Amino acid sequence: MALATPKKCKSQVLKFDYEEDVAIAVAKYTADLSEKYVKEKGSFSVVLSGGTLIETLRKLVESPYKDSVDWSKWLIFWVDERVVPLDDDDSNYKLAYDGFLSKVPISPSNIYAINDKFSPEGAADEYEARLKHLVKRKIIPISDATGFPKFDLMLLGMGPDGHVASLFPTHHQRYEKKRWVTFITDSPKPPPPRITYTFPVINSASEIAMVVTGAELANTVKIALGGEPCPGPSPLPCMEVSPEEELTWFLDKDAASKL
Ligand SMILES: O=C1O[C@H](COP(=O)(O)O)[C@@H](O)[C@H](O)[C@H]1O
Repeated sequence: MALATPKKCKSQVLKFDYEEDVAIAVAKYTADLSEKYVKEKGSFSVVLSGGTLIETLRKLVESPYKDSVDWSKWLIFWVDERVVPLDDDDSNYKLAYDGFLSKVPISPSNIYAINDKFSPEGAADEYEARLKHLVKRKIIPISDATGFPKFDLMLLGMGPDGHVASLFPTHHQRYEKKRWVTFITDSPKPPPPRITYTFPVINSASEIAMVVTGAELANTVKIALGGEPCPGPSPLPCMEVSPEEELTWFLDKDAASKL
C-alpha cells in the first residue's frame, strides 16, 4: 500500500559515546521540556513506550531532576501497551512503574494506564474514549493542524524491524488514518495482543525523542537515517515518525556505527 509522503519536521540526530551518555542527555532533554511546557501551558503530557526506553530514563529519577522537575504537572500515557494484566512482567505499565513512576511523585490520577480487563479491541476503544474525554475537558489539546490530540512529548524506542509503538512494518495498523488508538492480536514480537496509538496521533505530538541504543539496531538506524534503501516496498514505521515541532534522535555509538 502506498503511503502519503510524511510531512518534513525539524529534526536533529544526537550521537553519544555510551548508553550512559544517552541516559544523561535524555534526562536533561526531558527535564528542560517539562520546564518549558509547564511554564507555557501549566502541564506536561508525556507518552511513554516500553522496551529499553524505561531503563534509559533512569537518570531522570536521580538528582538533580528528581527534586527539580515539577512532577505534579505531569500526565503519563502509553504509546502502546501489551494487553496483559498490569502486574504481568510483559506489561509496559509495570515496566514503567517499577523503573520510573514508583520513584517520582506523579499523582496516580495523572497516570493513564490501559484497562487490563478488556479484550485488545475493547482496551483500544476504552483508551481512545478516555483520551476523547480528556480532550473534551481540555486537559489534552487538539492539534489545529491535524484534528488529533496533541501530546507534548513522546519518548519512543524502535525494534530491529523498524517498528515503533506497536506499529509493525507488515501489519495494517501502521496505515490507520482515523482511529486514535487501535489494536493488534498477532504482534510479531511477543506478547501478541496489544493496543497502540496510530500514526496520526503520534505525528500530532509536539516533540518526539527516538531513543535508540545498541549495535543490533545499527542497520535499522542506517536505513532510517543513512539513506540505505529500505528492504521492503514501504518505508519502515520508524521512518514515518514526524511530530509537529521537533524530532530528536538519541543514539549511542553502537547504534550510530553504520551511519
Ligand atoms: O514491544 C515493544 O517494542 C518497542 C521497542 O522496544 P526495545 O526493547 O527494542 O526498545 C517499544 O518501543 C514498545 O513500546 C514495546 O511495546
